[in-house]
Amino acid sequence: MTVEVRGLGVELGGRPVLAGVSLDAPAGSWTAVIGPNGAGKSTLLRSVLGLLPAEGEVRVAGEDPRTLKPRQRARVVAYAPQAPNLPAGMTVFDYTLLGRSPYIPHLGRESARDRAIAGEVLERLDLTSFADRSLDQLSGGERQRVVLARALAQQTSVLLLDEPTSALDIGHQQQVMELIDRLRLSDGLTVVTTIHDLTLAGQYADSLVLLSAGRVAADGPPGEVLTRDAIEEHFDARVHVAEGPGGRPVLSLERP
Ligand SMILES: Nc1ncnc2c1ncn2[C@@H]1O[C@H](COP(=O)(O)OP(=O)(O)OP(=O)(O)O)[C@@H](O)[C@H]1O
Repeated sequence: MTVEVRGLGVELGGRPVLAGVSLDAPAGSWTAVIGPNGAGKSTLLRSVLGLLPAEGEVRVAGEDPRTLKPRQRARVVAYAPQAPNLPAGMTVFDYTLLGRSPYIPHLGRESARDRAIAGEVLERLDLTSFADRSLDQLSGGERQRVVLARALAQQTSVLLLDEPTSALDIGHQQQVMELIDRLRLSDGLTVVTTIHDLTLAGQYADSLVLLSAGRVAADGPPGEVLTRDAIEEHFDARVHVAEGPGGRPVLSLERP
């Protein structure tokens, strides 16, 4: 397994937020972590990275990221947080180039290759025309793609993405999901993403993990996890589940 989590438990503010969470993501797979607001999805990603204290076992590409120095960790796993603090005044290009910092020697400068990688990533995300724009002059969706650009510039074999499409229009949602999928297929990337759009999750992920109140309520292929009953029980929503392309589930809301 490239990402392996066993019995993960996290307490925040004296309250258990995750308990007994396990997850297995084989090399080259796409796992989507779904669940209602407050279920613990972001906490799961952050504790896998070691950004929060957690009990239990975590292995990412054979290493426990919690024991690695930030620079070492950034060569193993890239993380795109949901709402990062972006340094005001920095350009889109320079921010993307930060993704190359784990490869730049201390007191050294970025190489021509680092700049070329940053440029390529921006091009793939439709951001070339924004390269010289300051981060505080972007729309929410543009900002979200820039955060993904920085993560992709790290060129790690594992990507952890927190809600990568939440601020994107439908065209950019498709573009970002397709890009991640192409990278997964061409470079064997292992992707773990939280995502609210259940149909999108079902279209792209091999496997879903449904978190509810800090525990794994269900996991497995999209067709097994995205059932009408499970959505009603854990999201308190009435949906119709139809069979979509490739037999994958497509959900639509049913008005009561
Ligand atoms: N620093 C903190 N101290 C106390 N409780 C916290 C802290 N951070 C998060 N929580 C709580 O932990 C729970 C899980 O939060 P988390 O952000 O992981 O949920 P989520 O599933 O990602 O939610 P959403 O879908 O709304 O983004 C929530 O109930 C939240 O209020």
